[in-house]
Amino acid sequence: MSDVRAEKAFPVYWEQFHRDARALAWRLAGEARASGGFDAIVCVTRGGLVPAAIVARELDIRLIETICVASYHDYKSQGELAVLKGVCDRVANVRGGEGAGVLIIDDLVDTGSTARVVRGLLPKAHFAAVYAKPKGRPLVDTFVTEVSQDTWIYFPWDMGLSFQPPIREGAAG
Ligand SMILES: O=P(O)(O)OC[C@H]1O[C@H](OP(=O)(O)OP(=O)(O)O)[C@H](O)[C@@H]1O
Ligand code: HPA
Ligand SMILES: [Mg+2]
Repeated sequence: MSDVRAEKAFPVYWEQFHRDARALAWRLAGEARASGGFDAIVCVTRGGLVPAAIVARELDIRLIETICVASYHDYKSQGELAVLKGVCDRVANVRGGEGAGVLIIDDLVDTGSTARVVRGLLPKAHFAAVYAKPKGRPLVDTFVTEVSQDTWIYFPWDMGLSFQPPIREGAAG
């Protein structure tokens, strides 16, 4: 297991995530015009499910598949990567296979390990993520925002409202 050691926090609220996923869709619409469009989306579960839903709506893509990958077993700690489910033949064989005409979507690329494995399965696909850290950036074709490697992104589905102590009580510390 490798320890990510992220020190800075980048909390993302639902509204911001929706805006950033829409910004990703705008960029992908430009890519689609240049490359002949996307026939299918493959979302990398579980984090890719939410941006995939938003992008699919914006680009009017109806053929959606999952690739199920798990690696961060404990909070901020990455273990061995396991592909729990690959893509079905219908999607794997779009436009002659190997991912041609397929858009892969994940919420972020961090070390790039997940993207590397998924790209290996669909080498001709276009890989998109909402956020990217420097180590993962070379593995992603389109993204919206880059954060530093020592930043941990807190997604809205992982957070809840909780009491915050007033600043004068030492929270600014
Ligand atoms: O670039 P990497 O270092 O591989 O990290 C990025 C991956 O890690 C997270 O998924 P995770 O395996 O935690 O599963 P989840 O999507 O189910 O939360 C995230 O959603 C990306 O898929
Ligand atoms: O920064 C992150 N945030 C949430 N999940 C993650 N999985 C890898 N890196 C991250
Ligand atoms: Mg994931």
